[in-house]
Amino acid sequence: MKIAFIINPVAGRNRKKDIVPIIKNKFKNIDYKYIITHTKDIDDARLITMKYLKQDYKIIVAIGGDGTVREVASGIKEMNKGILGIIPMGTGNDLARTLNIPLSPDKALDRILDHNIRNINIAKVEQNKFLNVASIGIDAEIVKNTRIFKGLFKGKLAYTLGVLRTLFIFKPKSVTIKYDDIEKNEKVLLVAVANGNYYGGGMMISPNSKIDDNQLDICIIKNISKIKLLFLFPSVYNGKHGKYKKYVKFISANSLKIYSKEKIFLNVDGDILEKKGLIQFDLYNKNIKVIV
Ligand SMILES: Nc1ncnc2c1ncn2[C@@H]1O[C@H](COP(=O)(O)OP(=O)(O)OP(=O)(O)O)[C@@H](O)[C@H]1O
Repeated sequence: MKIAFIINPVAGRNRKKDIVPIIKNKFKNIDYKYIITHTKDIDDARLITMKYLKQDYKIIVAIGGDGTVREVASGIKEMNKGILGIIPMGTGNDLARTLNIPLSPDKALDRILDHNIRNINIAKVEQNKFLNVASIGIDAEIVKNTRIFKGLFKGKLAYTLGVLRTLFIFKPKSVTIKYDDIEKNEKVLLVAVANGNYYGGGMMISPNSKIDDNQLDICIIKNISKIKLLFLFPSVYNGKHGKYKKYVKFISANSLKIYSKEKIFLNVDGDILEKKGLIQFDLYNKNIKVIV
């Protein structure tokens, strides 16, 4: 068995120093061929993945956050072979949470060696694939506004300022939502289209999602006052926001279309795109094998 470990040295909060000795120690008495590489830039993990798959490495382990996992997964999809492994060392690690992969690197490495494989869905919005969640509305704007402050302040402060700025300037979105034979005009706070359960570093936006059920799970939160939002927002962390039945609706569908006359921000697993008009969400026609 040949395993490649790809470490993103800039992911998370500086824990990666410790992982190389952990890997070396674990493999002392195991007869696997393995290689450890560090990424040097954005998208490097995808290119390295493809290089090792060409050299017949079978398992490619992403060591980093959801961005690193997504790049390794893209390489695997492009080559149409290989198994994804995850050692969560990012900031959010939302896919690892959905898959119940331990957040401790040592325990996550044991899972890789246990080799228990799950076939999971890949979702897409337009041409962009995602494993966790794509969304429009206040959450996408928080991601966008947090980026503005990230250059100036560290982690939590940048996020807090991003939330405050968003609360101050956010306007509800008037959109048309279409799924199955249903078409609705709604004024929404957000629409989250989920493949996994979590986004934003542990917010359980879609508690009912199953990542291998060939369905998208959609959470629609209607426009509510900012005071009510202050009560609802904390409940998303433990997936209890469904109790606010008047404002929160969950749907399962194979695909979903959102139409917006105005320009809106679209969050795709933490990347922000600007969109206007029709946005289509689907499942990608192939799954990916992941060690869980
Ligand atoms: N050597 C590098 N230098 C700069 N950026 C890199 C490097 N290697 C990878 N990246 C980029 O770092 C970004 C962040 O990585 P990642 O998402 O894994 O970590 P994170 O943001 O801390 O975690 P999460 O997404 O789980 O919150 C990715 O977009 C990736 O392309």
